[in-house]
Amino acid sequence: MKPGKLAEQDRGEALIVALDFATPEEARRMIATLGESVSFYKIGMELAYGGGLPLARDLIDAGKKLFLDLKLHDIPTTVEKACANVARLGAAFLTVHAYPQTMAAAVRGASSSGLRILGVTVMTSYDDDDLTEAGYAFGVSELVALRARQARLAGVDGLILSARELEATRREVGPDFLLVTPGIRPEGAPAGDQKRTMTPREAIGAGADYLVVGRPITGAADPRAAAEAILADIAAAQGRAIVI
Ligand SMILES: O=c1ccn([C@@H]2O[C@H](COP(=O)(O)O)[C@@H](O)[C@H]2O)c(=O)[nH]1
Repeated sequence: MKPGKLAEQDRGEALIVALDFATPEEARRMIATLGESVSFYKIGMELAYGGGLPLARDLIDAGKKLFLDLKLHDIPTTVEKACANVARLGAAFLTVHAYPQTMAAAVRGASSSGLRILGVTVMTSYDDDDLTEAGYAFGVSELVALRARQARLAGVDGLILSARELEATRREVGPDFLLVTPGIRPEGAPAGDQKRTMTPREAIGAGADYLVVGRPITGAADPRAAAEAILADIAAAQGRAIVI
């Protein structure tokens, strides 16, 4: 059974920390450093291919929520079976690329499990010129809008998009769809390879359900303080007192 979008529950978990590390040992050190301040983690390709998938089970057993950012895209049968296997790991979220066949297959694979499928619309490292170079006839906002419509039809649970497309996308998909935004940069933080960025406060204000943050926390001199500052920004944008 998939949990509903419980605003009260989700608020305290709106920060998802990206564990982009080469080895599980480095990731475990970061989790220990962040301690109780962070309750939701993301394992992406770097850590998964570096032997980090067993960490998924450990995090879930420790009471943390887990997002597997594997960005699946393959023929429908393969995607469906891969999603069924991921569902057995107990992760909360899994990404697939937001192509209609892929999303529909993922929904079938995750059915009758609590795994929520998120479609990746347009990578936050892309701008309009990058899409033109890659052969697309659409700019970012048009392609995100198209994929949002297709995601609704396919029956996925939500989308990965940049915070800049949140307001238009929310109008398209309605209040219950999960909108999850990477490309988050606190004021003054280097953008790195991200091209479509927003601050935590702006992103929550624009309607994000979850913020994915990696380097601004994991690369900070004091990662726990960086995470707590972002949690405070989220709480301020949601108009509630912070409890850490
Ligand atoms: O469009 C996307 C989809 C996924 N990501 C992932 O989010 C984090 C962002 O990390 P930062 O260090 O905060 O830039 C990373 O794991 C990406 O793989 C994304 O950035 N954009």
